[in-house]
Parts: sequence; structure tokens; C-alpha cells
Amino acid sequence: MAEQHDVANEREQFQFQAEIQQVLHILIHSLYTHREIFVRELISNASDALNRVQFEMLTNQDVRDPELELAITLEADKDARIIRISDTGIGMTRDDMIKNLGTVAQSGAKAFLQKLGEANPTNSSEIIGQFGVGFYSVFMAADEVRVTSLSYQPDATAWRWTSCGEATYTLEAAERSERGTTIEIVLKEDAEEYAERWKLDQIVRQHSNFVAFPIYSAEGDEKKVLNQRTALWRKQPREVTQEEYNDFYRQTTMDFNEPLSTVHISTDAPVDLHAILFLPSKREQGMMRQIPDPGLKLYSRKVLIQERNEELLPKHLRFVQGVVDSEDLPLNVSRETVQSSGTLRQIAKIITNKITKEIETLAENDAEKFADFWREFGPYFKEGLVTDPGTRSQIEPLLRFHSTNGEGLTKLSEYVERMKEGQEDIYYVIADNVETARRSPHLDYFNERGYEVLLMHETIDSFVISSLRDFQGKKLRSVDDADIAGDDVELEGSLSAATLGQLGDRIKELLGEQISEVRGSKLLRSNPVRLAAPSDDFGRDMDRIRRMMGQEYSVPSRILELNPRHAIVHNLAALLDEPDQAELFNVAVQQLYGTALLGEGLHPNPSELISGVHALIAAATKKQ
Ligand SMILES: Nc1ncnc2c1ncn2[C@@H]1O[C@H](COP(=O)(O)OP(=O)(O)OP(=O)(O)O)[C@@H](O)[C@H]1O
Repeated sequence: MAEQHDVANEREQFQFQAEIQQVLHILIHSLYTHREIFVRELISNASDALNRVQFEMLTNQDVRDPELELAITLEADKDARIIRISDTGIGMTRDDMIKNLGTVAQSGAKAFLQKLGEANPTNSSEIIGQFGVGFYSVFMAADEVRVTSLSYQPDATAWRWTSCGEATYTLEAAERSERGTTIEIVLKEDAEEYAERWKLDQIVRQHSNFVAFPIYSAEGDEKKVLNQRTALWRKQPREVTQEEYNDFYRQTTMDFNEPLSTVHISTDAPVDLHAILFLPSKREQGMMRQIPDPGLKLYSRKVLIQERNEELLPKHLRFVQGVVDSEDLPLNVSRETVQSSGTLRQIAKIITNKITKEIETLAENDAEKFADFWREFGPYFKEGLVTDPGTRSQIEPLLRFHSTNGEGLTKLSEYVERMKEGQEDIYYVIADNVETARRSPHLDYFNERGYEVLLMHETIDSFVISSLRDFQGKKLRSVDDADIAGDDVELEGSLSAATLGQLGDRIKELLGEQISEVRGSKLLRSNPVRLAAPSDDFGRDMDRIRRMMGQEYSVPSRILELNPRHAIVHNLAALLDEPDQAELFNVAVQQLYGTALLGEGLHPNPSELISGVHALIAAATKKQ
């Protein structure tokens, strides 16, 4: 960091870190829409600073000006084109200023740059809100910014940070007698509207209504409060409208989609608990937006003690957003020991049950909405089931799968109710996607009998099956299981056992170690071949996962079953006695095997099939 002394003014000049310079350059030169969000960013910083000093006062006796009102004050001087945003928060020392306002402490600015590199920004407010370039956004609207601050530490002195948002900033000693920070913004000429009081007031109401500390708009001695301030979660649910919940959600999460569902808990027994929890409607909020970080805001008696508490909900519910507040949490707990509090565990149990109930109700009452939810968040539940067997009883009733029963999703208990007489197991097929699963040759036999088959298609489904193993005493069984008995009756139009044996031998000779065996099938009806896996091959689903994850993968050796009634199989048998057709025979067999692998999601490189298709087309179009 380059430091230059200006002896006369005792003013030191510093260079911004390279990444910050880049961020500033983009903010100043490229982003013009929604510039007003800088107000929200600065108020949010002020609110954080107030939260932090409030917390310090609970745990540390030595705080400067303990009697100061915790508040934010806005002032505007239209003629001078200046606005001032002041807070009585934690303040900053000289070192804090260098660290916080000159270097990229957070990964936010880096992620911001990366995302800008990937896409064309159209909505700066979304980008900035998401990536936390926070403070620097002020330079979209400012010619110059002066930050004057006095830290809460009793022996600290006041400092001023000044910058025009180009490559450098300066630091100098300042006069300030009260704890806190004032950000003075000299607006660009084309941004003078923000120095209009009504405009500033409107921006605050729109974006910062739920800040927990009063935000005053001041003019001389006159002051008025702009924000609503009553903690929404402290109200009775019947007093709050859905619109207020949605506004609260938007302002606290920066997600511009409406939440899918809102849960408001207000109770004083067995513990005092006030919480507003949201199920987001989307996992990712559009291309430019990140998945919200996991964790709930945790308040004790209206004091924010943890920005993101991850202990309150099990991992599979980590997408839930919201606020939890309780009078029963000890106030002087440190952030580290809050986890071990018994009250916290009690609260965690209550909210986990409430959220689980909410999701169950959604599933029962609104299948369509639930299907959307499940598409977004189903993988979280499946992962929970796999990684934490203790959650099985919570997750099992929510599990939904596609099935051959129809287009919609089904739950396991419904499947069991629909099981046919004589059907002992729950059948499933796994493929790369639902459509491929529906076309699986394994289904021939099951469709004919009216046995329903679950269609699994997500990477994690293989793990889900090995975790579940059974449901209501019924085994989960893959339709590719080589031990499924099938029909012993000789079906009309079948090749003779001898011919089938001959054909099998030739195919085995040709495919060699790629397959373990060739045999006639008792299950195939309209498809020519299938690849069956031995029942005791427990690793078989892992092969598919290795391929999907791009890990080292070798094609597993399966049993190739032939449909003795299928025209292709008959034709191949007829080619056995024609030596000059050996080439065609070979291509056809390789191709049958290759497409069978493809359907199973086991082909290492599907494009290899193209040359075989061409060879077959050439043969089929040849003039006889
Ligand atoms: N009013 C303030 N009082 C005290 N410290 C502040 C204030 N404003 C900013 N800071 C300090 O400067 C840091 C950088 O602020 P910036 O807005 O860039 O990032 P952030 O607040 O950490 O993240 P976000 O972008 O999500 O707001 C803050 O983390 C804080 O330490």
C-alpha cells in the first residue's frame, strides 16, 4: 500500500487495493440504473454498526457514550448537493478504516467482478445487493465521500477518510466528540435529486423500512422518524398483511421473487418465541444472484446476536430464511456459546417442526405449488436423508418421485396403496432424465402387469435408494435386477432355444468382456435387448454416479438379455448363416449394446454411437 505524507495537513494518501479499484471503476463508469440503492447500502451498514455496538454494550462495560440513542440520521443540503448519513454505532478507528474501506475484506467484491465478467449487467441493484460491494456503491452517485468516525473504544480518536472514488483515498485526524460514523456525500451533478428530502425519505421507506433502529430525517432541530421500526415478528400474525411479509422478505433477503410460503410464530410457552420464516420460491434467484447464505437472524430481546445462525434448522432446511427472537435466550451469551444453550435447542425443535408441517400441508393442499417447491428444494431433502439418517422420519413423508402411474409426482405411501396383488416389492428405474426413464426397456414387463415403477433421474437418487432400502416393509428393487423372475411360459413367436443359444454365443464372442453373459429374456416385450445387473452388485448405482460426476469410470459388465420374439433378434439370427453379412451383424450388435448402455445412463461417450448409426443407414439405404 503506497503511503504519502502531506506534512502541512497531516493527511496521508493511500492506494485502494487493485480489486477495489476495478470495482470502483465499474461502479463509476458503467452502472447507472437503480443508483438510489447506495442509500440502502449505507443505512444497512449503519444498522450493522448499531447492532454491533449494542452487542458490545451487553458484553463489555467499557463502551464510549453508553447513553447515546442508537439511531441513524439523514440530512440533506440541496444547495450544496450534499447528503449526510450518521449513526451512533460502533465507529471505526484509523486501522478499521484502512481495513474496511480500502481492501476487499469480503469475497463480495471478487464475486461481483467475476459475475460481471460472465454476464452483461442490466440491473445494478441486484448485483450490488447480492455481492455486497455495499459501501462502494456510493460512488455511483458521489463525486466525493467523506467518512468521519469515532470508535466505541474509550481511548480511540476520531479519523476522517476521504475519496473521490478513483485510485486513492486519504486519512487524517478529525474532530468528533460522539461515538459513531458520519458519511458525507458530495453528489455528482446528475445525481442531485438525492439531496431532495422527499426523495431521500421515499427511498428509505421503500428499501429500509424494517431497519430495527429509528432512521431520522433531520432539518435543523426538526426530526421525524421515517421507518416503521416495530419489529414485524413481534406483532401478532393476524395484524400483519401478506404484503408486509413480502416487503420484509424482499428487504431482508434481497430476493425479488415473492416467498413461496410464510410462517409466523408468536408464542410465550414453552419458550418465548417470535419468528418469521420464509420458504423461498427459487433456489437461485436468476443468473446474477447467488443462493442466499444459510442461517437465520437470531435476536435475543430484540438485539441481534447472530447474523446467520445455522444451528436452528437441520441441514436439509438450510434454504429457509428469516428471523428468530426470544426473551428466553440469555442476553450476555457470546456468539460462540449460544449454540450450547438448551433454550436454543428447544427453539430449534419448535421451528423445525413448524416448517416441516408447513411443507407437509403444502404438499397435501397444493400439489402444483409443491411440485415447484420440490423441483427446487427436493435435492436438499434427499441429501439430508443420505447424510443424516436421524432425519428419515421427517423426510420420508415428503419424498416425491415421478412414476409410470402418470405425469405428476407420487409419494411412497401412495405407491404402496396402489400395489397390485402379488406384487411384493417397490420397483424403480434410474436414468439420466425422466423421459429416458420412461422409455427404459426394463419397463416392458412391469407395464404389461400394471406394476408401477418409480422413475429416478437425479444424481442423488442412487444414494437415496441405498439409504432407504425399504419402505413400509417393502423392499426397493431395481427393474434391471437380473433375478426378477419374469414369465416362464414360452411366448408365441420366440426363437428356438437352440438358435437363441447360437446367437448368444456369437454375440458374446463379439462383445467379449464388455458383457458378463448373453441370455434370453423373460421380461422383454417390445424392446429387443436390455442390460440386467446381478442382484448382489451393490455398486451398480455408483457406476452411474461416477460417470455423471465425471470421475474415473469404466463401463460395468452386465448381462445382455435378448428378446426372443423381437424382429431385430430374429433378423440377427438369420444373419448368422450369411458370412458376407458378418460386418453388418457386427455393427448391429455393437449398436444394440451401445444404445442399451445409453438408455441406462452408462455410456461413457454417446457420440461414439454416431458412426455406427451411419453404417446402419448406409446398409439400409443401399439399393438391393
Ligand atoms: N457506518 C459504519 N460504521 C462502522 N463501520 C462501517 C460503517 N460502514 C461500513 N463500515 C465497515 O466497513 C466494512 C465494509 O462495508 P461494506 O458495505 O463494503 O461491506 P459489508 O457491510 O461488510 O458487506 P455488505 O456489502 O453486505 O454490506 C463493513 O464491514 C464495516 O466493517
